[in-house]
Amino acid sequence: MGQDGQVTVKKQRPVNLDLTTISMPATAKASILHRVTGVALFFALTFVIWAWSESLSSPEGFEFVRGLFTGFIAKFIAWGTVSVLAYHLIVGIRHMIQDMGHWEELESGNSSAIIAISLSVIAAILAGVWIWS
Ligand code: HEM
Repeated sequence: MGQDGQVTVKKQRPVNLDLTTISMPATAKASILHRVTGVALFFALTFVIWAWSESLSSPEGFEFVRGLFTGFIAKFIAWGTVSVLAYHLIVGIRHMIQDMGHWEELESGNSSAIIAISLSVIAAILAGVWIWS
C-alpha cells in the first residue's frame, strides 16, 4: 500500500505478450486447442446441419449434396469438421478423466496431453484417407 492508501505496483515489470516467444507445455497447447476446436465445431455445425437438412429435403436435394462431396472444397470442409471433432472428443475425454482426479500431476498431465494430441493427429490422417479414398 502507498501513503495515499492505494495499491502501488512496480511500473517497469517485464511484460511478454508475444505468443510466438512464449514456450508452452503440451498441457497448455492441448487446452487452448480444445477451446479453439470447440468454437470451430460450433461454426462447422452450420455446414453439417445445412447438408443434413438439404439431403433430407428431397431426392434432388440428396443428389445435390452427394454431388458436392465429389469436390475438393466440400471434402476439405468435411475432413476439417471430422478432424476437429476427433480432437475435441479425444481431448474432451482426457479432460473428463482429469475431472475425476487422474492425470493432474506434472508428468502424467504432460504425457496424457502428448498422447491425446498424437491420437488426434492419427485420427485426422485416418479421416483424410477415408474421405479421399
Ligand atoms: C459438436 C459438438 C460440440 C461443440 C460445438 C462443442 C463446443 C465446446 C466449447 C465452445 C467448449 C468451451 C471451451 C472452453 O471454454 O474452453 C467446450 C468445452 C468442452 N467440451 Fe465440447 N463441444 C462439442 C462436443 C463435445 C464432445 C463430443 C465432447 C466429448 C468428450 C466434448 C467435451 C467437452 C469438455 C469436457 C469441455 C470442457 C472443457 C473445459 O472445461 O475446459 N465436447 N465444448
